[in-house]
Amino acid sequence: MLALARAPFPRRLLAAGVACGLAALPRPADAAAAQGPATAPAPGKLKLALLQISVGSDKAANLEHAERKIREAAGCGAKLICLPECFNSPYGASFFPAYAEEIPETAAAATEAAHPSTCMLIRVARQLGVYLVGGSIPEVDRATGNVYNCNVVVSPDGEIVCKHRKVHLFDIDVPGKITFRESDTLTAGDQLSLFDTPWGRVGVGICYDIRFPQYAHLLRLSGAHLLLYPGAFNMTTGPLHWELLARARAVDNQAFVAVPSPARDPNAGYQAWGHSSVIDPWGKVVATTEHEEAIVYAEVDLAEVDTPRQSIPVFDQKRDDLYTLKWTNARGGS
Ligand SMILES: NC(=O)CCC(=O)C(=O)O
Repeated sequence: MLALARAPFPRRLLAAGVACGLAALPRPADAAAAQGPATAPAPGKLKLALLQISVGSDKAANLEHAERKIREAAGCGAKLICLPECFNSPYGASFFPAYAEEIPETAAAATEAAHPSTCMLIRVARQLGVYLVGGSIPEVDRATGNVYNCNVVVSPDGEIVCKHRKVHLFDIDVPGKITFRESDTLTAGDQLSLFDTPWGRVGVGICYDIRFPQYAHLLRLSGAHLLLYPGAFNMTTGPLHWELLARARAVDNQAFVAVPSPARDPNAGYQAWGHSSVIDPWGKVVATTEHEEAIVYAEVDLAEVDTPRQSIPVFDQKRDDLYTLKWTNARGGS
């Protein structure tokens, strides 16, 4: 039996095909198998904070600003504090390589010179005794030269408990509105990412990852109570899709969903939609904001996932035996 509360369960679960940013995405059969060993910690109450912060072009200033806001949120009692996507750099394909730094696998390997952003998270998480979700930063793997959009999570004892490299790169072309190609400079990750806290299991994606219900489904199958998607939607898709997708993932998976965004900067090349929000497992928005700098707080009881899961037991009722696309013709051939 695996003991998971506050433990860096990812490595222990590697053999079971469930990981915290360390294993390849399980195939569907593996995902079903993952339900067994993925015994999640009993869910409970926590105060969550989403830091909707302004991010500029000065990396050191971005880190200082993030640290100030983390301290403010911790001072208000938040225990799980989440930064947005790209909290240390502007969001743009050309910026990623320039701002990228390595992210070590363990806190013991972190150095201020090589890993300034991770070191800040480790130092502050330890001092304040909080979980810090480092939304995302551009990460370079020096061995391959690959650059990733990566979220690192640090526990209150300063350990790295999750590293999520964005799995679905944001490559879209909406003529006359927005063209964006993360794949010009980024490499996609290939891992399903979760971490455990004393209040329940948290599944992690980054921004565009929220558009893929299959990924969220695997997080739920792996025992997630809360799905966290640091993101930076834009002014074209944000108004229609940001809240809709967050609520959809909450209802699909009967899980809490939290979506921290950067604040909007009217002078930036890429303008973030903002509207950081927390959604409950019924799909209700329980905390939100507009587009300016703000801290969104939510007191949530992750045990509340139990009611919709028992009342509307879609995960017991789904017909995995039918959900395979087969070519058929109208006359009944196969
Ligand atoms: N940073 C992102 O992945 C942006 C995703 C987005 O805006 C979308 O519409 O999807």
